[in-house]
Amino acid sequence: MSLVTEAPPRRRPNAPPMTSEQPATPASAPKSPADVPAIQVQGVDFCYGDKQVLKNVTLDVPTNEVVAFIGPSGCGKTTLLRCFNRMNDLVPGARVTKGSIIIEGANIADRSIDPVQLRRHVGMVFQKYNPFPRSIYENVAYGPRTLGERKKAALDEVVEKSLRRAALWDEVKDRLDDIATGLSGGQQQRLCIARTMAVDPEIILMDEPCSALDPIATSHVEDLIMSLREHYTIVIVTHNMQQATRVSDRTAFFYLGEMVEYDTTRKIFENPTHKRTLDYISGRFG
Ligand SMILES: Nc1ncnc2c1ncn2[C@@H]1O[C@H](COP(=O)(O)OP(=O)(O)OP(=O)(O)O)[C@@H](O)[C@H]1O
Repeated sequence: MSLVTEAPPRRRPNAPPMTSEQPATPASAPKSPADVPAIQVQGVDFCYGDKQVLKNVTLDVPTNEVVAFIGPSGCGKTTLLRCFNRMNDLVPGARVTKGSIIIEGANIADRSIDPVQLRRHVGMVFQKYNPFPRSIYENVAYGPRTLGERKKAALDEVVEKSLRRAALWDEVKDRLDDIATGLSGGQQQRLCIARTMAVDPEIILMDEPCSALDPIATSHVEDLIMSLREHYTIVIVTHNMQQATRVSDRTAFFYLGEMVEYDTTRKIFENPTHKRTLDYISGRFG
């Protein structure tokens, strides 16, 4: 069964398949064009039971960019984010009722897509940092170990690489066996980002990743987000307008389940097309 439904795959050559079957694209296949978006949302409606919370949303998330979702509480930002790794599958009655979401060239609703594999490709960082009550090392090694990596040297390597990418290595390298929950809040959130990166995703979803952090820890995580775009495509939900302007390349503004406007972050914040966007970013509601 083909992984590809509507566009050529845009994946790292060594990325594991999202299907539970063999990869559809042979290793020798030509590389896909760089301009294929990492995520394509095409006319998506979404409902919790009878309640429709997303209406005809269409947007592309370009590869290796940071895209921010903004909008007043309850407008559907988190719901859309959670569609990208099918986390909403876990909510009874929750479903996409129209449209499609294409990731790396595959329609993620396709029966051949394994949600567990999908979540390896599309990692998630939550609002409240949630390390396991185990050592710093074990938190990062957990994912690769679950995927079958048993060699100590390989695990050591992935732990160091992930902690370095999360800009945490220098702060924890001498205490990797300490319990993770003893770190500061900002360090715990960066540890959770390292844990996400340890299974080598291509896309990282962040749901208000700094809302539980103080300004200094927030600034560390924002610096990290900006540095990560070199390796990952990132979608971030934020209520913090300054944060959206600092970290994102593009911003989508949502209101009552509709995407009102999507453009470069500079355009959205300096010269939005829609009055409702202007009213929101200037604090007139929300
Ligand atoms: N599990 C659920 N069951 C039923 N309705 C839900 C569920 N989760 C969210 N909703 C509803 O869907 C709508 C969109 O919620 P969502 O969390 O996506 O909005 P949001 O824009 O992320 O809000 P916030 O900024 O407050 O996090 C809201 O009306 C919310 O009450």
